[in-house]
Amino acid sequence: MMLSSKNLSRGCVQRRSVEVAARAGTNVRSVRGAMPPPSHLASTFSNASALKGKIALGNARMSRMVGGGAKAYKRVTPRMCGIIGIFKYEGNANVELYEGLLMLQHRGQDSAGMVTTDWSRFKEYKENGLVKDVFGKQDLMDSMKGHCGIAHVRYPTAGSSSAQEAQPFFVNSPLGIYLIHNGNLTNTEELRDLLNSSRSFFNRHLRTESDSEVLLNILADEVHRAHQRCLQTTGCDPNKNKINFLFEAGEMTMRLLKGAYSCLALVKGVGLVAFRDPHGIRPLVLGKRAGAHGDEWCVASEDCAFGPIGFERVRDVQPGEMVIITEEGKLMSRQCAQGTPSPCIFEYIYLARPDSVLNGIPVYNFQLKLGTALANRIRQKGWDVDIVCPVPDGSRPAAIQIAAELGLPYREGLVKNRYVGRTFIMPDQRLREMSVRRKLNAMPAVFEGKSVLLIDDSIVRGTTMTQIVDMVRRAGARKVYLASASPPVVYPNVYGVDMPSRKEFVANGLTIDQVCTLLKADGLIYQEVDDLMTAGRELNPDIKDFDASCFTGTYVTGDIDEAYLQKLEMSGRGASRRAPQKVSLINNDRPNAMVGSS
Ligand SMILES: O=P(O)(O)OC[C@H]1O[C@H](OP(=O)(O)OP(=O)(O)O)[C@H](O)[C@@H]1O
Ligand SMILES: NC(=O)CC[C@H](N)C(=O)O
Ligand SMILES: [Mg+2]
Repeated sequence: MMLSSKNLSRGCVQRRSVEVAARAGTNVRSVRGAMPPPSHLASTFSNASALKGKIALGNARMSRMVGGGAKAYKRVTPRMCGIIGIFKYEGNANVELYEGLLMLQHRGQDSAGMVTTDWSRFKEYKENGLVKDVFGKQDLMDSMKGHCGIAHVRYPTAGSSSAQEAQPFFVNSPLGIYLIHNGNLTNTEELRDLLNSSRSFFNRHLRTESDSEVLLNILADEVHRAHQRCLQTTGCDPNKNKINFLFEAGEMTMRLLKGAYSCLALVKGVGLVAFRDPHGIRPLVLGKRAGAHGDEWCVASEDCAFGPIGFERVRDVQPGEMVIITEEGKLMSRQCAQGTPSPCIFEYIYLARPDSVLNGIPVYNFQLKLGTALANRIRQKGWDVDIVCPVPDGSRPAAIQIAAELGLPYREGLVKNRYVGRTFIMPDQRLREMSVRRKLNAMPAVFEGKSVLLIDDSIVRGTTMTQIVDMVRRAGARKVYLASASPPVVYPNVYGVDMPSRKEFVANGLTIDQVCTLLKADGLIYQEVDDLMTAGRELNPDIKDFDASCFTGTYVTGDIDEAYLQKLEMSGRGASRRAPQKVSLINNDRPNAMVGSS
């Protein structure tokens, strides 16, 4: 079938306007001024030899990604962390935390951790591995007693992936605080210095490289300072002011921290504490259910966690807000910093589950809108497409919509092995090379003789697409066109998605035409940034701005410049923290369990 277009533009060449990538805003700083825009934003390459050189460079990059060299990289798709906390009045929270955490497994697969309490004793366990491998043991679960608790799945963005840096983190004083964190701080080193300075009288001793441990210690330091202020105030009884200490500490902490943080904490003498950075970059949702003794509460990264454990969505924790559910079950809240919502748009494209509603925006509806916007642009291409096929799982909603908009058959030609997780960290080269192929299989019955439009939600390092184009051609496809429901990823994510280096991105420094050639496709089209923003704003007009920094280079916290990005890239963070380790589905050993109680 030939797609009609007045303005026919065939093949791989697509030009993106510089304006599309630029974003307005007085309180944001773009790194654009500090470095040249990616070359695909320029109109064309000036000569053929430049193009040849870049493509050669691109091929070298690709061979590293798929494990083609001695110094092969692991295939790692973007991930982050998931958090959940439960308050109930009786029984143990352990099983519900486990079930809820399973619903957040897509957000992090390096480690899982949990702490439960009856507010007199706390029981903690954390270990590398998937939730079912870490907590799927009766004796361990039986020992996790207490009617309240918090739990975490991690994909590291700071420090290493060792079990020591798995979450929760704990400080004994003041009060006794267990904390879990989703996001990434962008001023960790400054905060570390602050903690080591004379400002912090007790000179807090940090044991890891984790930004989350720094965050916890800043919060604890501020609780301590609030306590001291109380002692110096006539009539202030510390024992009656613990909740207030937390709110005050929340205000002070939010002044000090930069970056993204959605956090949950269990604080002895206070309760279950939830707070979110003033931009609300990472999600955090509050849920409720009726219990025999009153309302019971759940706070989680995504509300998809609520369904299986009987909670219903109440609202998002607001950017800059701290919510406390006291040990007695009373919900209290304070706006600790002025909120200027700019949630991460990548949550809606890829990270979050489609059955979640984040910041009032149903993820599924957002992805349908991406499909509609992309279909309008695909139509302009005039490609001769027979079938639309998603790259499972992430791209299904967009692909369904694209097929419907273009009036083309929607076909599932790539069969996914349901026993292979979303992402593997491969322990050796041979397994790395197999990763995409053992996960997805192309069916000749679908592709034989067909001109195929493959849809993916994103093309990051290009590992998935390179292999899939090859598979689909081997399965008999006549032509393979590609559409990405998101724009080219060309800038690092510094807010908790594991995309630290520009060098890893297939689109970095290449025109879209060149990326198309590199992926060996007959055509390639990306979503436009404007369409992305429009989709979000239409679904929640109260949100004027989204963090789309990995597409635009504009970072909503205003503290990221070229020097920061270069330091990040030169730190070798991505490579060093992925030291070979056990993969739970391959090897169920538990080399690094961290267990504790207090
Ligand atoms: O260009 P790349 O570096 O390969 O990364 C992009 C791919 O990674 C993700 O899929 P993933 O398999 O992680 O998850 P999914 O099954 O949920 O789509 C994403 O949906 C893309 O398919
Ligand atoms: N992806 C995340 O949210 C990670 C949280 C924290 N920065 C860590 O590395 O543990
Ligand atoms: Mg995918």
